[in-house]
Amino acid sequence: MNTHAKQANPAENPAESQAGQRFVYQDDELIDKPFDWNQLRRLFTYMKPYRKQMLPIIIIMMFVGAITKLTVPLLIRVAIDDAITPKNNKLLFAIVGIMLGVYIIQWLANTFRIKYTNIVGQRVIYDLRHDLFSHIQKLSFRFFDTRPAGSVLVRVTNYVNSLQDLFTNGVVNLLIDCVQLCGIMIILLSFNFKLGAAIIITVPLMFLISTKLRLRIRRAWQDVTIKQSRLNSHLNECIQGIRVTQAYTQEKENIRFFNHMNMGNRLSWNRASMLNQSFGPLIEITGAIGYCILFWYGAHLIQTEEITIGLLVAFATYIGYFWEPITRLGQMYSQLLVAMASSERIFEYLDEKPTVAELPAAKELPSITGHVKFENLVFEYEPGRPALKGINIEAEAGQSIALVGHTGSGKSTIMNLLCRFYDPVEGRVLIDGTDIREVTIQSLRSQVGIVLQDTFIFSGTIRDNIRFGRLDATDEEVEMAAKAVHAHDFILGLPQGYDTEVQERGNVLSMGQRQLISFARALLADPRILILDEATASIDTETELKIQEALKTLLAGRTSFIVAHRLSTIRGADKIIVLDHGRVMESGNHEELMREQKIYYGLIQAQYKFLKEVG
Ligand SMILES: Nc1ncnc2c1ncn2[C@@H]1O[C@H](COP(=O)(O)OP(=O)(O)OP(=O)(O)O)[C@@H](O)[C@H]1O
Repeated sequence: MNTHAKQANPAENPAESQAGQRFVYQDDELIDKPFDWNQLRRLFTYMKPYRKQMLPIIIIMMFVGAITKLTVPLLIRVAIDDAITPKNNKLLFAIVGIMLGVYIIQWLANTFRIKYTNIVGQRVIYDLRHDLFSHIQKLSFRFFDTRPAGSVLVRVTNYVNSLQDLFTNGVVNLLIDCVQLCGIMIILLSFNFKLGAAIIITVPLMFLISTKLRLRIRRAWQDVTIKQSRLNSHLNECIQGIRVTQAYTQEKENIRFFNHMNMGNRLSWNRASMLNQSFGPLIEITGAIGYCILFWYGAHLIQTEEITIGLLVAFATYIGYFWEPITRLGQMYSQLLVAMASSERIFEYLDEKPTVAELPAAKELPSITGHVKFENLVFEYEPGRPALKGINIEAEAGQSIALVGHTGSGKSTIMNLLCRFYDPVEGRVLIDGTDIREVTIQSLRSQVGIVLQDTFIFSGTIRDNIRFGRLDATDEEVEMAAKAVHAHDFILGLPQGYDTEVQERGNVLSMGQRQLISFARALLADPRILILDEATASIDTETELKIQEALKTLLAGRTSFIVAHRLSTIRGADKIIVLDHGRVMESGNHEELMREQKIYYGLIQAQYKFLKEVG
């Protein structure tokens, strides 16, 4: 397999170089390999569950439809040669009656076939989308670090949708066309071998054309999927960052870049569909050659009385049928290429393994007391750039540990390792003496609560958002949690209280309110270990005092890790860990560190000076 990552390279296109100065997207890999039968086989395994119930009906209906269609020219031949020419009206009447019956059967067969293929197709699409979404839910942080959200969105929506045609019409049409094609060839050759062979000789011409165009069409469709993915990434980023965009009045710049991407998308579609369309006319020309052969050679055979006029007309009708499936096979081939390009991208994500994987022998972490030990932790997000360089921290059960240090010193990273969002490169994290890699992720995370810097509010009611901490919590428990963190009053002040609907990211709530909600959520989960990652950063002083009080209750009896920039909030911590460039520089309580007059002392002094200056 020859794969290479392709980036939006501004140098390739001057317009892009101007518009693309701000945005650079890592494109999907351009997968460049011959038609992958294994992949097609894998795609079709999604039809397996329906193999016994609906597929037999579809196949029977398909055969009935194809056979009835092939019967009509036979009837035409009999009508011309045995009824019209000898003026046998009785026979003609009977043939017309039979033809009518054949058409009705054909219509019924097609109706049922379409109905069931639609059902199977929709179910396959549902199953595939379900698998992809469930799989993505389980992937580790490292996966999301390197993929724009848009590239995930486009897979679950557009790429899965683009398989719809293949599963609803494509596969069955392919079978029908193959049956029809073989049937016609057999009929033509058995009616008159010489004339049949002379016409069928044009078939290799069609396959020659298709092979020539095949690779170009495939590349063109891959390019379309890449452009769509890029467009989605940009769209997603623009919507997420709309506030910053408007604050810096960068709308025009965004529109310019979007237009440019939109244009790229349009052009790649145009190119791909033009290549597609070139298939049709080429096949029509080959079809015309077939007719020329038929009438030229056919007329000769009629003169030598080798064939009848009825047979010539039947041949002409069959040729009409003959080119129809070939044209459709050409279209089907492009459809298959689109499906291949999309499924490559889908399977690429389905094959991603979570980097934080559970051991097959992982056991349940029993109810913990909350003793935590970080032992010689080394970690890097990217190879060669260590974010942690040998961390040793120990927290007794029930202790509160504060992590301080300059931005980028590794505070959040340590917490990420405690939750096992990532695994360390070296060293281990022990909870109650057990390496957290030996236990199930669910049993670990259910006992470690976290309030992240970026508090995420889901669309739903306030009550649902708090209940996210523990889905089986009663309404009373939800309200008790909210009361404990002083969120109850502001919630009651909202139009529908706890039943107020908030949109994704909680846009109707202030930053402080969002944090209070996430506090209540964490409290409801009632974890033995609680991580507060700069959770108090955007709460005003009055609320902060309330929170401090609530936190005392919240933290009582739990091991807690507090990552905070505002040093005033962590004075009472049992242990303060000072980090710098991924190393522990100091450790002790507030008084001890102040006496040492080193980094922590310096940080306190700096903050004090700053507060005095701004105050
Ligand atoms: N997802 C990531 N991918 C790559 N590097 C990362 C990622 N997250 C953090 N880093 C890097 O790891 C280092 C430690 O980051 P970390 O977020 O732990 O710092 P922090 O002390 O919590 O900073 P802050 O106080 O600003 O939140 C930084 O150099 C940062 O650039």
